[in-house]
Amino acid sequence: MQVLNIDIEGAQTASSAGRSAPKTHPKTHPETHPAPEAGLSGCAFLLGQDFGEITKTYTATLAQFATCDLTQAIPDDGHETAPQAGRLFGVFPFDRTDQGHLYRLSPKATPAQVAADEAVSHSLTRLPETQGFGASVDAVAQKINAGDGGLKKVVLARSLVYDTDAPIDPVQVALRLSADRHVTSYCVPLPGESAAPRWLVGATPELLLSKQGAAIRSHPLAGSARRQSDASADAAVGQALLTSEKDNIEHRVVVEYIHDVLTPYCRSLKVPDQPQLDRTATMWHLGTAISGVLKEADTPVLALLRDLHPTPAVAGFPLAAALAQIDAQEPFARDFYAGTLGWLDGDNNGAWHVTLRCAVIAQHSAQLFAGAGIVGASKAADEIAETRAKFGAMRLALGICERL
Ligand SMILES: C=C(O[C@H]1C=CC=C(C(=O)O)[C@@H]1O)C(=O)O
Repeated sequence: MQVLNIDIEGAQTASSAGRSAPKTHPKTHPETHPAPEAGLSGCAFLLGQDFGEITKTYTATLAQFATCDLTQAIPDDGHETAPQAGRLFGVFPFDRTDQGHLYRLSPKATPAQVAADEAVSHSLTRLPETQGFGASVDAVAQKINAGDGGLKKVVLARSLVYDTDAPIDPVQVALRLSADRHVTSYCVPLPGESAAPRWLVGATPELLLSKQGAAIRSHPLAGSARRQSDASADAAVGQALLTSEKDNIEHRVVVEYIHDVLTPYCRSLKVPDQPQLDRTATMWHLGTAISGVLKEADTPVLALLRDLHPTPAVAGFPLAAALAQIDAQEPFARDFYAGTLGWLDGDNNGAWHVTLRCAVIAQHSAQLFAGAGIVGASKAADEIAETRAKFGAMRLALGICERL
């Protein structure tokens, strides 16, 4: 096993906020191209109930971390009672060949929540324009129907960039998002070239993988519908989702993929035949509660993540063909959107979520991301509406309320 020698304070060099800029995929190797210090020490970090200040940043790819001996990096504060004692927190991008970060935290009391301004003044850029996204959906659905390259599913995303008059407080946005008890909210500083960090802020409903001893769990989501304010209309929309053939196809692809990746690691693996209905405050989803027992309890959680990420809940199937479509159709870099974030400890345990329903916030701008799984039966108008609904929670937390 490789010894951890990638102790680089905030090493990401080539990342940008995405925007209309060329797609940038930093692929610098940490040992050959050490990057400048990005000064994340002292920055706030929030994941669910855990809040703290960053004291150290380690940077490498998921595959590199998965084969590193992380014992020197994991804080030896087992005597502490704070939930984050003895843990490293981390975030990895969508592209598994790009670098992610593991952070050590010093615990802090969570700040008080402040309400969003009701009408934040802003300008909006859509990437791509709504019609362009619809055209991509149609083009990909056609390829799937033609059986092109065995393509079964592609998750296509679009992005909204808001430039605001007033500065945005990323921690406050995350705290507002945490009012929904069905999601895990987060606020993660990202190293970059400028003095002020960019922040990845969001509230994810999807558990990629948790591991405690030999016990593992995954709760993939795929198949979505917007929640309704009227209770009976809301229940009807949920039931329609549960029986929708198109959404069940979209969902099954993800469940089968996770089953196939985890099976070689497991002594037993329970995968329900049918999905259940899961909810957030704004969305219904099809979800499947997968649980298993590992053959080897000391399998590092990062080794499992390295093999799982990205699942067809955010990429598609088969993976290489889906990634090629994403690259061809999306006019922005996903960077950390649709990646994974979570924590690990010295006993190889951890809990990692899919980085969804998020924005990259930099002072006066917020770039939001939302995607939808495309299968042969997908219709452009429905996928536009689904992604619009998925932007809802973040727009509300930012105080941006006009209809899209
Ligand atoms: C890709 C996203 O959602 C995924 C998770 C839940 C439901 C999904 C869907 O119905 O397409 C997506 O697979 C996103 O929110 O950006």
